[in-house]
Amino acid sequence: MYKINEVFETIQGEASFTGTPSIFLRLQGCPVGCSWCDTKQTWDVDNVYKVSLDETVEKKADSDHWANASAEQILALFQSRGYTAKHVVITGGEPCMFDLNPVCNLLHEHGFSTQIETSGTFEILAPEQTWVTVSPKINMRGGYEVLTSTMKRANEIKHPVAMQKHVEELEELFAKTGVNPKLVYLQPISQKVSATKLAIDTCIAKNWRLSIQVHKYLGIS
Ligand SMILES: C[S@@+](CC[C@H](N)C(=O)[O-])C[C@H]1O[C@@H](n2cnc3c(N)ncnc32)[C@H](O)[C@@H]1O
Ligand SMILES: Nc1nc2[nH]cc(C(=O)O)c2c(=O)[nH]1
Ligand code: SF4
Ligand SMILES: [Mg+2]
Repeated sequence: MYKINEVFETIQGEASFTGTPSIFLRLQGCPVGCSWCDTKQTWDVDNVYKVSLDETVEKKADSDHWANASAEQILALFQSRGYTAKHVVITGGEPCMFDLNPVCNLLHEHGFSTQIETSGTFEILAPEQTWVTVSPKINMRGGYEVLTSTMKRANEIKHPVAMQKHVEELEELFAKTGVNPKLVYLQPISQKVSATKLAIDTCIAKNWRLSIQVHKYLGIS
């Protein structure tokens, strides 16, 4: 069973798949503790907030309500909602606290492509074809470490930045893990002007890429 915070169809607003119509599957639970996390409502799994799957799909605002669903129920939900997107982004919370093989395999069998958004602090249990976006979380409050195995598995790295220190920590992580990723995105934290300037200047200096959270500028989910 997966713990579902919300399901919605929108445009992927971050990194390589920006602009791609996507179904977002947001899973509940994350112990990593990033102070600037934009989805804090997914951190705790409280039984008081357990609801039916329909109630997690029909959310009008962020909430810590969640529902249990199997891979089959998730597929049936996508089909019954009449979604047209064929790309599924599994995010959270921290989705890699779950074994994502069953849901990804089932979705692949039904013609969907899959992508995972992860902090890199849990082993990734997902098929080869799944696109993995690792957003490595360094020195966060929860005390979790980025695993070398997740850095190696990543198809792209997407690093939120607001200070020069964040850039240095990323380069130290590359050196420590011996991973030299082909696709590195910097994502300004919370659309701040100074963070955006830092990201632009660093991307040009290092020939990395810029990921702005397009959905936030558009005011869509
Ligand atoms: C909310 S996280 C959920 C998935 C997973 N826990 C992770 O951190 O990758 C999804 C993406 O949003 C990024 N993110 C979270 N809060 C942000 C913020 N305030 N500004 C920019 N990016 C943010 C994360 O780094 C991650 O790339
Ligand atoms: N449009 C849109 N694109 C996104 N890309 C990553 C997201 C996330 O919360 O993981 C996200 C999100 O919440 N909305
Ligand atoms: S790892 Fe992801 S979901 Fe967890 S606190 Fe950090 S940004 Fe938020
Ligand atoms: Mg988001």
